[in-house]
Amino acid sequence: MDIIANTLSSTGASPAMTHSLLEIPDFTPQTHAVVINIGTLAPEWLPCMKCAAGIANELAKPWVLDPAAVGASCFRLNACLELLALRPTVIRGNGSEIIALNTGSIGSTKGADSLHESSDAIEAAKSLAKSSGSIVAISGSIDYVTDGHRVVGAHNGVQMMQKITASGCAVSALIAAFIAIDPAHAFEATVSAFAVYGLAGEIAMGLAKGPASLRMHLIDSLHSLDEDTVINGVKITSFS
Ligand SMILES: Nc1ncnc2c1ncn2[C@@H]1O[C@H](COP(=O)(O)OP(=O)(O)OP(=O)(O)O)[C@@H](O)[C@H]1O
Ligand SMILES: Cc1ncsc1CCO
Ligand SMILES: [Mg+2]
Repeated sequence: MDIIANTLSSTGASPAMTHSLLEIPDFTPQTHAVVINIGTLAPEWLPCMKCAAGIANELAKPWVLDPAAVGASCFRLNACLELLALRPTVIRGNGSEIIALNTGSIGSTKGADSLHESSDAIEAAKSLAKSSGSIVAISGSIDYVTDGHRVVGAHNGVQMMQKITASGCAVSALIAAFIAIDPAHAFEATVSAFAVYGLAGEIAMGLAKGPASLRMHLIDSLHSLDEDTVINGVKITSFS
């Protein structure tokens, strides 16, 4: 929650973290986008998540699903399948998470970390995008985004970002913030969020001594990015 909220604030978005059923009906209409992240899922949280997704859908607000560690337990997998039925705008996971979600089976993961390269999950992502109707975004050395037909990659980022817990969760939230700015172009917003986040990571790596200082400099560099740096620094290619 810390890194997600600070990633959003430093970029100019306005985060609010909630998981009580008592307030989700009041909170959700105030948002421009919703992120549902199952990182620390407990049974009583699932109805809250479904409630938020349902209200987002009723109000035509975009929402992003982060299926954190979905391949690690049946409880997480079944929760994600219920959330998938509510049709997220974007699903963002690491390679193992996207593969688990697409096959509907657990086991092929290293807990919350990925056993797979992002490229291993491209076909699973395309299939998941077609079956779910969502845009599917895979993080990794190259971040891939697909709607089941197009595949676009963002090449920015540094390997040490994997060593910052919840850096993937943070980019899921950044994707939601970017879509909130331009909901009609959710695919492009998703690719842009990945590229901008990775670029901020590259700049931060120049100042960092390890994962803890990278985390700090990543938030600082997101805050100070300007248009020229972004336009000159993002590396985006189309794969199909
Ligand atoms: N090998 C790599 N090279 C460059 N960037 C990477 C690499 N691996 C991951 N990243 C970047 O690190 C960030 C987190 O991605 P990762 O795939 O580790 O997410 P995750 O496993 O869901 O993380 P978490 O669950 O801790 O939030 C993304 O922005 C991604 O682009
Ligand atoms: C460490 C950890 N545990 C559950 S999810 C997570 C990292 C964010 O996906
Ligand atoms: Mg994750």
